[in-house]
Amino acid sequence: MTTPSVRRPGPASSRTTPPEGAAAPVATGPDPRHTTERMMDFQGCFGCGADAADGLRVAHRDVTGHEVRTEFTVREAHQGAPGLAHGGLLATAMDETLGSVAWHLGKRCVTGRLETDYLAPVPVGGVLHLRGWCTGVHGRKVYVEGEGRIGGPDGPVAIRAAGLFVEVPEEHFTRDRTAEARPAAAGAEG
Ligand SMILES: CCCCCCCCCCCCCCCC(=O)SCCNC(=O)CCNC(=O)[C@H](O)C(C)(C)COP(=O)(O)OP(=O)(O)OC[C@H]1O[C@@H](n2cnc3c(N)ncnc32)[C@H](O)[C@@H]1OP(=O)(O)O
Repeated sequence: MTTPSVRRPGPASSRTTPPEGAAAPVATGPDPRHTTERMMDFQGCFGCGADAADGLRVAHRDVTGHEVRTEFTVREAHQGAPGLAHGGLLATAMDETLGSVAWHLGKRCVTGRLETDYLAPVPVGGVLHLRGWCTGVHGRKVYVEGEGRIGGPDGPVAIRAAGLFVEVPEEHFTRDRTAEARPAAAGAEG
């Protein structure tokens, strides 16, 4: 008896598929006006920063048009099950890659939605080769898809993703949010 194959429609849902009338991406490169003094040379990013001790240190390798290529070397600190990468961290590496696509379109963006499909486990010590590309732009919304392959750019696909990135004003990164982060006062309704 043959087992019917599982239908995998891919990660892109209606919320990460460009709507009718979306524009084709135009790669202009990151806009230097979008970098604040605090963000300039910031190395604390969990995704790519050199100062984030157990961070992913996703290495940005290449940009061609609106396609970005990165690499993520899975270390012991990134384990979920013994010897295997944690799925949430693979999604983070993908977030880093897809987000970078949006920035290379000259847009100051944050992740609004990220969808992932996991197709194969990624071993500790393995290198995940990630690729992201833009599928369309609609108003403030940037639609991006990507995949991660094990061992090399032509290796087996381990993860696929689709994301929606939303353009934000500079204030998104500069606003003081410390008061919002404090626990609500005891007895306060909310
Ligand atoms: C020189 C420079 C060097 C640069 C060097 C380059 C490398 C640089 C690499 C960076 C790579 C970073 C990669 C990590 C990026 C993070 O990890 S960012 C951190 C995680 N994300 C966040 O914290 C975002 C938190 N969320 C928010 O702040 C707000 O919800 C948002 C996303 C800004 C949207 O809020 P808003 O501005 O009030 O806008 P809103 O009207 O709600 O939404 C705008 C549109 O988006 C849609 N939308 C929003 N959210 C969703 C959703 N979840 N699903 C579907 N639709 C949505 C809305 O429906 C709306 O659509 P339209 O009505 O326009 O058709």
